[in-house]
Amino acid sequence: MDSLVATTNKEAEEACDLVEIRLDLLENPAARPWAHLAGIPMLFTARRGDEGGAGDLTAAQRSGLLEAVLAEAALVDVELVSAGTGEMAGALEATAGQGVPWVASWHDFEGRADSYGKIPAMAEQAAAAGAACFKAAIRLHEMADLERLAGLLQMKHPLPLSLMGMGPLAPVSRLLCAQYGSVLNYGYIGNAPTAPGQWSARLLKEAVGVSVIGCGG
Ligand SMILES: O=C1C[C@@](O)(C(=O)O)C[C@@H](O)[C@@H]1O
Repeated sequence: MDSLVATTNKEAEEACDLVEIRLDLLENPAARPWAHLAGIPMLFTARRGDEGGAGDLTAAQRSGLLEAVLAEAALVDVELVSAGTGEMAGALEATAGQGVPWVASWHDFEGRADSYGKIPAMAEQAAAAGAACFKAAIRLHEMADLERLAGLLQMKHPLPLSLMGMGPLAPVSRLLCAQYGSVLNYGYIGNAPTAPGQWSARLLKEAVGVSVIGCGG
């Protein structure tokens, strides 16, 4: 929150193509503490508690937060699990009604060995639910996990994937995934990462900018 308020429009614009506003992390979203970033495309997220969100918000609270910002959203983020249970159906209908695309997301903070194998089916499920993109963040444990993650980007999927690692191998994974075609590569603005191992957005953009993009395809 402090980071968001302290980041100027110019700093954010230079560091990011799209700014994610984590509504679940804000003390008073109704005050629109992102208003000074007007002009930069916004992705709004109201994360579930069991996928790293703050405050254990109910589905009704998360839907309300997202519906309130649809008019200024370029994109919204809804967990694939929530889309699957139908608990966010109202928010997704409103999103479609406003023509705002959505990202289906999924997080594995433990880094379970079977997570990589589940991603193709989850991407299919996300596409069937109407998402524009499927995003997965997984905690990485060993070098082979980098290959598993980037390997997924070499497979055919029905929609674009945004993949990233978390933990000590996160920085290298995020650059590698960008190189292999991952869309939506996340960094933080200000001084507070929102996931373990995030680059600052400024550094990530600079690193991606000097990397060869489109490897393996
Ligand atoms: O889902 C994601 C990705 C993320 O968890 C990361 O690992 O950088 C950061 C979150 O804010 C975002 O919503």
